[in-house]
Amino acid sequence: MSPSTMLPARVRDSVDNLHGFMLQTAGDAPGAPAVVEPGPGGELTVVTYGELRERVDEYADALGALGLDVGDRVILESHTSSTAIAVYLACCALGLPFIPVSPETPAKRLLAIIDSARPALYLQHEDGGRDGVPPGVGTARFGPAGLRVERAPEPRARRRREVVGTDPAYIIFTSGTTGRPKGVVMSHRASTAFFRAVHGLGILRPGDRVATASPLQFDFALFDIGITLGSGATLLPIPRERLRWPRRFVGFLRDAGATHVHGVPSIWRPLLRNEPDELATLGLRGVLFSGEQFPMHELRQLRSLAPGARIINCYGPTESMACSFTDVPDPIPDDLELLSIGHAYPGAEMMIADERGRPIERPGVPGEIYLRAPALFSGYWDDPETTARALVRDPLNPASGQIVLRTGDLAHRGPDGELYFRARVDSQVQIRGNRVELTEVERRIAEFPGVGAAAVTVADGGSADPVLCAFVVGAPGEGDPDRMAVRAFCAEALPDYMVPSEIHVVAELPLTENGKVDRALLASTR
Ligand SMILES: Nc1ncnc2c1ncn2[C@@H]1O[C@H](COS(=O)(=O)NC(=O)C[C@H](N)c2ccccc2)[C@@H](O)[C@H]1O
Repeated sequence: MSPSTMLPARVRDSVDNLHGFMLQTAGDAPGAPAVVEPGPGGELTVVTYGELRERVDEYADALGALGLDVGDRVILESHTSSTAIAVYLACCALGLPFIPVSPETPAKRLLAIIDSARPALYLQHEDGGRDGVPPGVGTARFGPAGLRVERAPEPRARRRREVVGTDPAYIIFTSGTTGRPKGVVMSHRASTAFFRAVHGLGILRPGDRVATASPLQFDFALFDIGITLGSGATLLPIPRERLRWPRRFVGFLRDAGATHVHGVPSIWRPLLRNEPDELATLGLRGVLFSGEQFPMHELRQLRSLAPGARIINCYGPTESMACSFTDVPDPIPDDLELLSIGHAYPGAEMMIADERGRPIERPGVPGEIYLRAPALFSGYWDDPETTARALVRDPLNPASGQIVLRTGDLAHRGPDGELYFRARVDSQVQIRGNRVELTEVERRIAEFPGVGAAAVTVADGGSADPVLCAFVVGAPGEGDPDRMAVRAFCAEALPDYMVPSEIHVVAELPLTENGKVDRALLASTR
């Protein structure tokens, strides 16, 4: 890095910064492959850790020359790539909070994020198609040739020279339920503390090749980047268009020599349905999933197609990046209905408490998950009220001033002391005065032979009780499930107020841009 952007040595060495954490392999083994991705002609190219560090330094010099201050936000519109990672790490080195957005982000939503975050700079790829970035925001394009500034950021006073560990490293804007985007602010110290703790679980090692399926604006992608580079392994960003074509998806995994695949459960549905035999020949060593429950029927199928692979159920909200990493049993017991989310990663602890914050120790009794950990988010961007509801005093020891995270998730403790995820607190509904967890109905339907996956929503029943609507997808190779049989199957095990009034057979479940089942869309398309 040139002197103009060199952080004072004492800062870089002493402070926990994601830049130093993710580039340590560039020092130990600069020739090791960091990223493998399609080149301009589509052929797979390798970017080594040494080359990545050079790219980071180039971008840091170019960004440093724009006169931005520590804390000024930079929005990057990109898919996951070595260039996007280089921009991300350059922002980290300069203390510029990094806000990833996807090229698929609708203009209206992007403008809402810009309006909230008031970024200094908007960066997109050389041939990105975004225009209409409001005045007052600098714009630039990046590519293998470096950074090209189109509109310089507004001049500003530079008040800070040091990047400190509690400074924001990134801000992930999630689609808050109110429609106003919610910015989850994560500091360098929280993020590096998280990765250092998770590193001890031995999920990855140098030589592993991790195919990552999440879009950059989802913190699952930032997790994959951090855990892969932090382990000296190699990241294989799956081209977005390949995710929709099972044969090309498997082809990419094979050509890139993937040993691990990380993604939400839904990335597997088309593969399990259309290319099970191809999948079985890949010899995957590891699968890590997160974001929502993996339908048991599909998980059993994946388990059988990846014998010996370590399958990890990773649970946690963006506000802590994750809470726990639990191995899926091999084999999966026939009578297993609920996956464990185990115990928190080393150096963190999950507890469950009732609505008044009183701890629940009795097995089987549901309560809200609280997380005690050094790796908690700093708060929601520009939203102290919502922050105060999530970052609360430790209910067991309020006098201490220790802040813990209320996850908004319900779980119960099993006889083995492990936690079992049940539902989002806000996904419970009252039906005829009874509390219903939609995920419990989904699990029952997903057990019906011939059902691949199910989603249950409530449609507004007007003045009457909300109406339970189920959407089911047939299992691979099976025809459409018989709706009346599904309903009868529910009635055998669930109280009548939990039996869906409507059952719709659909070819596939709609997904959000992060790949989760889009329940809001289902509820509106009744
Ligand atoms: N393994 C699960 N079983 C069941 N419900 C789940 C699970 N993982 C989340 N969830 C749900 O999804 C919510 C979090 O949603 S989120 O904020 O968009 N974040 C994510 O989904 C990804 C998460 N931050 C992450 C990123 C990278 C690595 C691991 C984990 C949780 O609060 C749970 O309700």
